[in-house]
Amino acid sequence: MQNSLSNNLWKINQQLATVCLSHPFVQGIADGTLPHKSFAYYVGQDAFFLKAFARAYSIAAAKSPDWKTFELFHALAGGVKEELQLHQNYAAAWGVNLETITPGFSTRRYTDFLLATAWSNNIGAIAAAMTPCMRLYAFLGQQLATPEIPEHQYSEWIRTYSSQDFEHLTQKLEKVIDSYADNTQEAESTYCYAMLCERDFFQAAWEMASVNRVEE
Ligand SMILES: Cc1ncc(CO)c(N)n1
Repeated sequence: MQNSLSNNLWKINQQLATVCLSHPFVQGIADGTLPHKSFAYYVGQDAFFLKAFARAYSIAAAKSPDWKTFELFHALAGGVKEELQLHQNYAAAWGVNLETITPGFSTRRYTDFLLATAWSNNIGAIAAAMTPCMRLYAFLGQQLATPEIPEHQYSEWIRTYSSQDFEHLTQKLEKVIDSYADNTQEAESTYCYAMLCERDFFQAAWEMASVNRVEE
């Protein structure tokens, strides 16, 4: 919806969305040239991230004032479980052991923020913290799938996030913002903080390709 709070929050963060789209990590996925080392690190970190993300959805489910919203968050957590299955497949293909992942700095900062928000806020604020993750990836997926999904080693990533399923889940979460979040400075800064975490998540994975970081 054009004038909705969720749409306004997204529009305010257009510049950050563009920064993510043109980030060398994302462009490397777009044209298939992203170094394996970088993608392998990302897959491991993302599996850790997604587990926290699913837990945050479940906390939101428990806090939901009505059953319909409970079911929605439960379904969203189910969507993350499917995404994690995809990561299991990637991990097997890319030689990453998901059982022994330790979170890097940017990963931990993002998951700590999400879980702290989930435990201490209402579902409107929780949705404001969690929507950038969905809307940004839907945006990136759809951009990278235009005019068509390229065929290379990262096609599956683009297919997942450009899918109608992912767009639908994103819109459902945005509706929670529109129904339950207050249009405040806090909602805006929460949304923006998550966008910054997203950018740094790509940056950390990108640096993996060139620098030997302590997390390695
Ligand atoms: C860090 C991050 N943000 C968003 C998504 C999309 O679910 C993801 N898999 N990982």
